[in-house]
Amino acid sequence: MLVLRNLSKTYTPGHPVLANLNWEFKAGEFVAIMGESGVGKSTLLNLIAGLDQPDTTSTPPVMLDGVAMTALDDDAATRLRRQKMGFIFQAFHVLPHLTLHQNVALPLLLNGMSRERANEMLDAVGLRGRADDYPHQLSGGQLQRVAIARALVHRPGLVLADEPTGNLDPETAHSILMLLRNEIKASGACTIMVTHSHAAAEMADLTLILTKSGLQVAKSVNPIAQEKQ
Ligand SMILES: Nc1ncnc2c1ncn2[C@@H]1O[C@H](COP(=O)(O)OP(=O)(O)OP(=O)(O)O)[C@@H](O)[C@H]1O
Repeated sequence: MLVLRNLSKTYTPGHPVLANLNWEFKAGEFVAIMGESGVGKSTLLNLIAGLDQPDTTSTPPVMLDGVAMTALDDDAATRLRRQKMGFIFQAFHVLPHLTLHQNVALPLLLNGMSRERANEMLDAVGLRGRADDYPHQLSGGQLQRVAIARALVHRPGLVLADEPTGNLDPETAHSILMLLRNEIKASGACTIMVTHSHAAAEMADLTLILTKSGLQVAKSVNPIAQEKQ
């Protein structure tokens, strides 16, 4: 569903951050990406999302469901992102002036879809009855639940998560990751999660390590993920 071919990104000429990355992500797969600080994990997610432009290559470096992301103009890229992607990123944080229902319904509104599923998703993430509350009334873990509900509400084929449990205590982090895993498995979305946490990566089907030489498999199947299937 998502194919990377010779994906490169250079900010400073002669010093590429990413050089010739190749990978094929499959529908329904939950993949964790780990790697040293500064190796380019967030850059990779931004390139996949079309929020940043890769270096020019002869073949399309990012293909999503057969569409070359780099061939799209800004409007088309925005539309594709809205329809096909869900984000659990700091940059797309829960909006403080909207209620929880309005936050979760936002992708539905932007895609011209019925807002009914927003309540369903709030129920699914354990926030039934909190629809009219505002983000400041929630704990960090509850806010991440809202972010997960919003990322999945419009049934995107691809979910991108950057450190989704970065500032949560281990117990809350575990329950959030279980929830994320259950929800993406129910929806069949391919999920790519960047994390420094081994405990978080163990919830994924597959862990990839990003190094200067590219993406490599850390473990073919993570034991926790296998147990939960
Ligand atoms: N907009 C930019 N302009 C110039 N350099 C950048 C830009 N964005 C990122 N970089 C550089 O690219 C490299 C990779 O950054 P990136 O944030 O992708 O790493 P990371 O693996 O996600 O790091 P961390 O684990 O610390 O979050 C770093 O050297 C960073 O300074």
